Amino acid sequence: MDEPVLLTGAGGRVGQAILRGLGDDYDWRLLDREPLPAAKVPDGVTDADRYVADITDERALREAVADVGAVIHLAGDPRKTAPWDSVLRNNIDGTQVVMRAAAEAGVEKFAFASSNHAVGGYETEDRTPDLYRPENDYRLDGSELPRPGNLYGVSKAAGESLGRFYHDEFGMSVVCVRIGNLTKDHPPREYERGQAMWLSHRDCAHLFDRCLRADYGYEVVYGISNNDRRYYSIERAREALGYDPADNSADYTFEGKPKPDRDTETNGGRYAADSFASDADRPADESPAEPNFPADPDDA
Ligand SMILES: NC(=O)C1=CN([C@@H]2O[C@H](COP(=O)(O)OP(=O)(O)OC[C@H]3O[C@@H](n4cnc5c(N)ncnc54)[C@H](O)[C@@H]3O)[C@@H](O)[C@H]2O)C=CC1
Ligand SMILES: O=C1O[C@H](COP(=O)(O)O)[C@@H](O)[C@H](O)[C@H]1O
Repeated sequence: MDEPVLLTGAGGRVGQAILRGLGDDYDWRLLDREPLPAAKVPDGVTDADRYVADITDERALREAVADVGAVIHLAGDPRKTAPWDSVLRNNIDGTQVVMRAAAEAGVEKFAFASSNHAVGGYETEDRTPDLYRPENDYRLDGSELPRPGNLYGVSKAAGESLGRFYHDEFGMSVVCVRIGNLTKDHPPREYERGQAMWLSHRDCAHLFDRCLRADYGYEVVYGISNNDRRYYSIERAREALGYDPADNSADYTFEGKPKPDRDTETNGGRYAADSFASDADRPADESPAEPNFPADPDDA
């Protein structure tokens, strides 16, 4: 991808995992409604490439998408408990503004951060907790209808439909990534659901790198590492994108400690970068462990 890549929600957990893995590989444009501290910005990204704007601001988005080759759209309210007014504004209206601006500008590829919560309703009482264990063979593969388990999941299903519409109407390549549970350095501790859908930082960077490099039409894939506990199939991500995850939550104990024999070398060592080239003279890493979204649910 020679043209710039716009990353919305750049200051958040997923955005930072992507930038720490791919910071040197693309000509980035970074958009967030919060100004980005230097520690969150890869070398070479100038002030002119940084946009402080709300994704519902149509004019700002038209400016940000001009001449870009691809968009990775992460900005939104990530809380499964988010109130309707917040997901309506940030996740549905905001996503529509970003997708429309990209499609009308002729952007080639669009990667949308959907969620496991778009299909959380399939985790029925009779299926759980066995569903989250290696011996269970129940699978979701991305071809199933959305079945949200909360209003946040509804907003993600709406984003997937918006992507289908903008693909069909404008020919923009769209991939909806139903991200599982991103955590740094180890899977979610003592949490079976989290370990079934863990996405490591390096697999996250690798997956979105594939979204930028592969050719596709409209896809829905699961964004998880190659976890023994998984009940999401990653075959479509492998076939359509060339995704080849390195990590597996089974390489860690339930408490999150690495097992002695786990494979630490993967992807030829790529994406393992956990810092920007010049981190040595930067403020401490501010990659947030918690959502980078206002804690006050009334602050939509
Ligand atoms: N972290 C995870 O495990 C998962 C994340 N996701 C999705 O991935 C995306 C990123 O999630 P995280 O990085 O974890 O969230 P985060 O809360 O850490 O980061 C979101 C970023 O978007 C920005 N933002 C929020 N609303 C905005 C708006 N209206 N205009 C401009 N910027 C706005 C925030 O300032 C923040 O920097 C979200 O769409 C979330 O729903 C989906 C599944 C799992
Ligand atoms: O969409 C998301 O899902 C993950 C995992 O969900 P959880 O209910 O098992 O925590 C969540 O951690 C993340 O914040 C959210 O954006």
